[in-house]
Amino acid sequence: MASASSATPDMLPAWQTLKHHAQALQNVHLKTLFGTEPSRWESFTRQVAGLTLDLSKQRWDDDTLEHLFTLATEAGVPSAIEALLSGKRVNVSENRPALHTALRLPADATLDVEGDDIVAAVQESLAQMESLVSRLHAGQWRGATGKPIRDVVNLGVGGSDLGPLMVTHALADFRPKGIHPVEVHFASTMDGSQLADCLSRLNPETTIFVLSSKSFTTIDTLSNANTAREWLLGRLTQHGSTPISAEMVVRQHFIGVSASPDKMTEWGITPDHQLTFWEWVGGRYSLWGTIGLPIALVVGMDNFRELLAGAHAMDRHFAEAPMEDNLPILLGLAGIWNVNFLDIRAHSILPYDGRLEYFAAYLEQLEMESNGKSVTRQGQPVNYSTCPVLWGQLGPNAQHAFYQLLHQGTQPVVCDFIAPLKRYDEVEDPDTRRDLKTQHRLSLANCFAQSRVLMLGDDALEDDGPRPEHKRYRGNQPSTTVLLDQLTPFTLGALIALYEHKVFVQAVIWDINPFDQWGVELGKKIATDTQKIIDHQGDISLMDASSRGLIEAFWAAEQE
Ligand SMILES: O=P(O)(O)OC[C@H]1O[C@](O)(CO)[C@@H](O)[C@@H]1O
Repeated sequence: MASASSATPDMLPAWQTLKHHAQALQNVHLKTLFGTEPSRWESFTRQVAGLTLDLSKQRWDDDTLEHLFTLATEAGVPSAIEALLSGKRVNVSENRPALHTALRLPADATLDVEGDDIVAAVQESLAQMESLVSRLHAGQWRGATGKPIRDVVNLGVGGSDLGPLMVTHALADFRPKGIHPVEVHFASTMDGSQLADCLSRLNPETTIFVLSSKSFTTIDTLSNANTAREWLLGRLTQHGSTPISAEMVVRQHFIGVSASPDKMTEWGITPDHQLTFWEWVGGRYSLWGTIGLPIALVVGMDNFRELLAGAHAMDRHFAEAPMEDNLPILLGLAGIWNVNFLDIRAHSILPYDGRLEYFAAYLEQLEMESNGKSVTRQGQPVNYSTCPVLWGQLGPNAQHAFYQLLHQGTQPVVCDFIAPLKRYDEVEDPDTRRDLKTQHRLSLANCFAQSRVLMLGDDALEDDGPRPEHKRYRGNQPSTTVLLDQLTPFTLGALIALYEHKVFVQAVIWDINPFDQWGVELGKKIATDTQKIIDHQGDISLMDASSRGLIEAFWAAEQE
C-alpha cells in the first residue's frame, strides 16, 4: 500500500529474498524444524488481550520471520497502520477513511478526522442504541396492540447479518439476568425461507423487525422487509374491534439501522426508531456500532462495551507493539508466507467451541470480500496471489466431514485452530460442571491432536510400523492455534480485531484496497436484468443457451 516507490510487492528486495529462502525451506518437513529447534513454542508464540497466538507450527524459521519483517517495512506496513487508525482516506477507490476502530475508542478519547471529533458522534449513536435496548429490556416497548415486545428479527445480509449473528451466538451465555426476555432471530436470505420460518413461529403482536442495511438499497433485505411489513399489516390492522392504522403498525414494529437516514424515512421508519452510522464504516466492519444492536439486545450494553474494549485493546497493541510481538502483523505475515512463497492457497478456520459456530462464515466475508482482489490500489493487475480460499466449520464436526482432505488430500491447506482454555466454571450444578469440563478436555485434546498430526503425519505415532499407503499420513501441513483464556465479550472483541488487522496487513503488502467490494456489483446488475426476463419483460433470445434453458425450466415449472 504505502510502498515508497512504484514497485509492486513482488519487486521489493525482501520479496526476492523470501523467494530464495522459500526454495531452501521448501523441502524441509515441519517435523524437522521441530527437531532442530526445540524452543519453537517460545520463539513463535505471543500473547495479548487474553489471546495466545501460537505460530510455531508454521513452516518457517527465525530467518523467514526476519525477511518477512523486512518485507512489511519495505511495503510500508507501519505507516499504513498509522494512516488507518488516524482516519486517512485509506479506502482509495471510494475516497474515504475506514474507521471501524473509531467505533471502539473509549468515550474520553478524541479523534480529529478532517476537522471533526468523531468520538463524540460515535458515543451519541451508542447512547441512542442504549436507549432502545433499555426500553426493550424493561418491557416498555409495546407493539401496536399494546403488548410488550418479546421477539426481535434482524433483517440484514452480509456485514449487516454475519457479525451480529456470529457474536450473539458466541456470547449467548452472557445474557443479563432479571430483564424482560427478548429473543433475537436472524433472517438474511432473499428467497424468504428464513423469514418464513420466523413468521410461522412468531406472534405479530409481540414481534419487531430491525432493518439493518448500511446502504438501505440491498434487495435481499428490502424484500424481506416488505414481506414482514405485509405480514404485520395483514394481522394487526384488523385486530379485534379497534382499527389500527398502518402507520402505527410500521411505527411500533420497525427499527432501522443505516448510513442513509433519508432512505429509512422514505421506507416509513419513524426518525426516533432510526439508528445511524457513517459511510466510513465498512459493512463487514460494522458490528461495533449500531449494526451491533442485536448483540446489545442479547448481551446487554455493559457486555457490548466489553466487546468494544477488547477490540480497542487489540487496536492499541496493533498501533504500538513492535513487529516482532505484534499479533496481527505476525498473523498477516504467516498468511503472506503461505500464499506467496509456499503456494498454499486454501485456508481453513476450525474453532473448537460450539459457541463459535458462525465464526468461519463471518471470516469468509471479512477476508475474502476484503482481499479477494486482483488489481492494485493504483488499478494495475497483480501478478501474484492474494486472498486464499477460506472456509471453515466447527473443528469437532469438521473432523467427521472434511479433515480427510486435510490429512490425506493432494491440496496443501493451512488451518487456524481456535479454542478457549477455560470453560464451564459458571455451571452451578457440580455434577454437570464436572461432566462438561470433561467434554472440554476432550475437545482440547482433539484440537491439539489434529494440529500435531497435521504437522508430524505418521511420526505422531510412537510405533510407526509398516502400513499400507492408504493408512499413511504425510503431515507437513502448517497451522496456527489461537487460544482464548476464556471466551468473553472482551476476548471475542480482541479476536475479531486481530483478524480485521491481519486482513489489513496483508492488503498493505499485496498493495490492494481491502475496503471496497466492486466484485459483487456486476452480479447485482445482471440479476436485475435477469429478473425482467423471468417476469416476461425482456428479450430472452439475447441470453446464452444455458441461462435461456434455466429460465425456460422455471417457466415450465410455473405452468405445472
Ligand atoms: O448493509 P447493506 O448495505 O445492506 O449491505 C449488505 C452487504 O452487501 C455488500 O455490500 C455486498 O453486496 C456487503 O459488503 C455488505 O455487507
